[in-house]
Formats: sequence, C-alpha cells, structure tokens
Amino acid sequence: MLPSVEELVDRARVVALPLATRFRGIDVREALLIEGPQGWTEFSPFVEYDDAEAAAWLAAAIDFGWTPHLGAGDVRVNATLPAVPPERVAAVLDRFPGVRTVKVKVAERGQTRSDDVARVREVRRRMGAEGRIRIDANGGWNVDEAEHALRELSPFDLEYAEQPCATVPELAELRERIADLAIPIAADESVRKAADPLAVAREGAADLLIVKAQPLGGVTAARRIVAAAGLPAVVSSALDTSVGIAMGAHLAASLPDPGLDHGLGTAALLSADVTDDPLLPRLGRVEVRRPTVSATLLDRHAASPERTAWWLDRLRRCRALLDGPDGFGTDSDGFPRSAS
Ligand SMILES: O=C(O)CCC(=O)c1ccccc1C(=O)O
Ligand SMILES: [Mg+2]
Repeated sequence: MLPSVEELVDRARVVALPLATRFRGIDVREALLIEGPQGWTEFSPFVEYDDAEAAAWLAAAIDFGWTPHLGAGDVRVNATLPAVPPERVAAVLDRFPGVRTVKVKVAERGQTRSDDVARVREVRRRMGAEGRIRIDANGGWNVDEAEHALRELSPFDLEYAEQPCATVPELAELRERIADLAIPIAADESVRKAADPLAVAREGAADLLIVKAQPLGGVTAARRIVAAAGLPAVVSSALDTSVGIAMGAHLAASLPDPGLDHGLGTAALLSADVTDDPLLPRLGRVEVRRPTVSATLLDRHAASPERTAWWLDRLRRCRALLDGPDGFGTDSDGFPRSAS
C-alpha cells in the first residue's frame, strides 16, 4: 500500500538551495523532502515537468522512503562540468576532489561547436592523458551536427557521448555513421523521458544506458529496466540534494559494476544542502548511505510560502495519479512500479 496523501503532506518540507554554478539554466534548486519510515526521501521533478512525468518521481520517493534499501560502501563518481568557458573549468573541477572522470556538457543553446571544443580541450589539458572524458549533449544535435562534433572531439579521446541526438532513430543512425570512431553512445533522455525506456536497447541505438532513480520510478523500477535492457548502466543524479543522491548511490551500488564512474557527484554543484554531512565526492567517490537531515538547514533553506504551497499541490496531484488506471500503482510485491 502506498502512503496516503495526508501522510506525505504531513512529513514534507520544501527547500530552495542555491547553486554554486548555474546549471540547466537554473541558479536555485527546489526540492520537496519527505521523512519516510525508512528515512528521508526526495521528490524533486524539475518545475517545468507536467504531473504525468512528475508522478514517476513521486513513485521513486515513496520507494526510497518506505522500502529498506540497504547499501554500504561507496561508488566512483565523475565531475560534472556545466557549459562554462575554459577559464572557469578549473574552479568547477576543484569542487570534485580526486575524480578521474569528467562529464562535460556540450551543445548548450546559444553556444557554438568551438565553445565545446575549447571546453573539452581545457579539460583534457587539466586531466592529463589518463583522465576520462565523457560528453553530454542533452539531445542538442541533429545527426549531422553530432557527427561533425564527434569527429572534431574524437582526438580528445572520449569515453562515451551521452544523448548526442534527441530521438532513438537518430541515435541509431549516428551510431552507424561514427562506427569508425569507436565512441560509445549512451542514452539518457531516451530512457528517462521515453514512454518505452527499453526501445533504445531493442533498436540497438546505444551502447549503454544512463539511469536516474527519480524519473525512472525509483531504485526498484530502475533496476528492472536495466536488467531488461541488458546494457551496462551508469547512474546519474538529477541535480538532487544529498537525499536524492543517496537514492542514486543505493541504485548504483546495487547494479552490476559498469567499470564507468557514476554521475553522482553533483552535490558539489550546490552551495547549500539539507545535511551537515553531505554526499560530496571525496577521493573521487561518494558514500552509499542515508544522510542525516538537519532541522536547522531545512529551516534556513525553506522555500517561500508560495513555492511551498505550489510543491504541496503538486505532491497532492501526483499522489492522486499514482492511484490512476495507467498510473504507477504497486506491483504484487507492494512496490511502486513504473508505467512501462
Ligand atoms: O551525470 C552527471 O554527471 C550529473 C547529472 C546531470 O548531468 C544531469 C543533472 C540534471 C538533469 C540532467 C542531467 C543530465 O544528465 O542530462
Ligand atoms: Mg544527460
């Protein structure tokens, strides 16, 4: 049984956390946190997402807060570099001590391919020949643009290219066209925003999957998607607070090791968090544990009354969707399940 809407609302707190570096066009990350019986959990779909999409994030929050997910140890993480100019690369990378891998955002709206090349060149210079560099275009290129960009970036030795194009057929075509470059293609939005998260694997459109716990309906649902896809999976954050990072870290620790670092270092991009002991990258790793949430920090970073009301309304609407006919509901084990 899923917790009732009253139970969720009673246990919910809304925060607005400033970012250290502008990312995805935002300077403040809003999140709704809920204290579940198994610990704190996070519901933080981006504000522009509609309720149908956000409902999966709520299923994830319930799965993590109401189900014992026992994890321990740590996972290796990458630095996440927003689409900053070369002179700002060092300051961002300094926030990720000890990482051997950098994920570089490319194809940012309003920028050009030479901006991407300059950023990747600077990362390679700083990381040295043994550093691992992956790029993430967030679907920003068409197939031709992606092919040109990857041919130009290929001398910098890319570990993989994440969501270079927006659609599954484009990814499949690109993958054939650049077979000579031997740059693996990773699918992110084509998994987490797709009606059918398994289409990528079925169509041979990617070499690996990027999975995020919240949009895929939670740790349990994401594990099932990865198993059904049969592809290696890298777990990535949704720019969550340390509570959401913990959800991702539990997922990462429970999957087969892809031999690739996970995108779970992003608490380093926040300039405030909800715990005094955040899940920050140390020696290139993030611990797998549930953080202790601080009442003081929840108060200090509380969202405005208007934004709090907006989030609580969204929580109520999404909770109602989980009971709907093609909502998420629970499976025979009592777990929230994804629509797939
Ligand atoms: O994977 C990482 O390094 C960090 C997470 C990240 O890039 C991200 C964070 C929020 C929203 C979308 C994305 C993305 O991978 O596209
Ligand atoms: Mg991505």
